[in-house]
Amino acid sequence: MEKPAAEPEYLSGFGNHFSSEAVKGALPLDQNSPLACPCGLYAEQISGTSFTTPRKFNQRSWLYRIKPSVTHEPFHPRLPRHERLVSEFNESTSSATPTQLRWKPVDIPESPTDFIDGLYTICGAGSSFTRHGYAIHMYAANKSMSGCAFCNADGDFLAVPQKGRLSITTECGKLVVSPGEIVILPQGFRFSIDLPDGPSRGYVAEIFGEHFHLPDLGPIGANGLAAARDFLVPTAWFEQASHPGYTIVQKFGGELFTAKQDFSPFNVVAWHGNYVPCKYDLSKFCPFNTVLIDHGDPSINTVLTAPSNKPGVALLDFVLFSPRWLVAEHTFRPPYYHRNCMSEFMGLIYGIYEAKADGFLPGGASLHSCMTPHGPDTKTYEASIAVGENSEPVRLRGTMAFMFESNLIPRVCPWALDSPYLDANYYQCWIGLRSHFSSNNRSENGSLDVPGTTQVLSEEQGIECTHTWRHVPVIRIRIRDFHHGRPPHARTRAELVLRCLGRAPPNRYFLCHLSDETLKQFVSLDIIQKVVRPGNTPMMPRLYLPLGGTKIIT
Ligand SMILES: O=C(O)Cc1cc(O)ccc1O
Ligand SMILES: [Fe+2]
Repeated sequence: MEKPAAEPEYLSGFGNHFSSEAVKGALPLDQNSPLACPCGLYAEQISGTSFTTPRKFNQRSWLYRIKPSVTHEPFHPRLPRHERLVSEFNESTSSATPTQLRWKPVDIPESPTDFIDGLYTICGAGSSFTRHGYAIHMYAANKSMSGCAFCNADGDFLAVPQKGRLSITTECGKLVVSPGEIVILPQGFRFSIDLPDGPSRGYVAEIFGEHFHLPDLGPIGANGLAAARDFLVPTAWFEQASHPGYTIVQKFGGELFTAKQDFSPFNVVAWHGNYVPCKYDLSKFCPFNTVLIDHGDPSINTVLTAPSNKPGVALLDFVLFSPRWLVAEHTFRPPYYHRNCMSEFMGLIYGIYEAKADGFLPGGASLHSCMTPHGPDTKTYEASIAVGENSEPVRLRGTMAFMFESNLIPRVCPWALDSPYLDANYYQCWIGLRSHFSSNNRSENGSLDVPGTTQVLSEEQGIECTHTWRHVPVIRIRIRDFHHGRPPHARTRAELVLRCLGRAPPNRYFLCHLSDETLKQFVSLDIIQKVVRPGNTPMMPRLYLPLGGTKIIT
């Protein structure tokens, strides 16, 4: 059941000092803590950094509320225990594995499950107690939180809804966050999440002891990537009615505690400061990329970064793979094969990710830890090579993938490793990658490009299927150069052995000019991948032949 969630009003900016009042005059103007605050409110500070953090990084807000947040009964462990939240990653909570991991999207639970109960940790590193590290969680829920607010004492949440909107009431006001948007819920803020669309699913990165910043732009200049003004911050909103039995659920060291109070924690009538929740619409991201050759490192797509204490090394980057033009020439356009000293957790909000033709589904996830090799699957590799040198600019549409990338090596929670959604065959997506090596491949671009004076000739019209190699037909083609109908030039005779993958996209192309008759032979053998009759070569059609594993026998 889809309920409209009215868009609240927002303030705009990232890292600003904001002010908001739901009642005119409720915000003290000349000082933070007057003896008597306007409207009889209590002043309360929430610090997001130590008091002495340098001004440039210091974050705090002042909340003016009907009753201070301390007005509650003692905390007790929440029962039954939440079994799947972790904030300290060690041998007793999680394990280390270099294996490439991928998960299918989880089903939405059938039993009533709110955001708190639907949240579960996948992996992480470090500890919320030592204020260094992170946790990556996912959630699947179907029910709004009711009569309770969540407060995370451990770290900041960056939530990425993939299915269903989150209608979030915070102490600073309301945010409605749709799939395709992200939300930051800083450490210590109380919030309650309604699910106006019912079934909801998404990802959460939690960082300990740090906050997200906009990345420096370096040589990009003053504009580009995520713009500060596209971040939206709530405006003050409060509820006054008494609320007996209201529960604060506090995550503290990965454990949940509850405390009762008789009023809503959303009783902040006015506030000001730079420590605030905010949301960001990922479609506003202004991507930069290569415009000539090669594939840029994904750091160019950093939306937000949480630094470590080493310059240029992130505790956790939030990196986006959004719709854009791919224009690089003479370039393998998908992500390169790589091993990274950083660790990469990926999620897909919608569409298809450019490195995975199959198996990486919206709502699913993958984890490639420190130095674990990964890259495009076989299908993606073959399809990219099949496009060949003359690839036109391509518009990537309808896709939104992201990466949480960290310097700290994640340990994985047992339920994530034992999950029925774990894709046990993930490694298979690379197993089909075959050798294209040829020591005789003399052309500088790795393909043999024979100009228009070559024709396929042989006793058997040039083609002979001699045997198979690993279930792939090996086709023998005799090629002789000829010059405008004159007899073949004896010295340049060559015989190629081509390995063809049936209908699968070929990896390399041999370009030659053929008569229509020879062409028909190739078509009937089903090895033609692409035939082009360019307008400027009226004489003969061009035939692109797969040239994987070519051996030239002279
Ligand atoms: O592994 C991935 O798919 C993420 C990624 C994308 C890219 O374009 C380059 C490097 C990289 O790690
Ligand atoms: Fe990667």
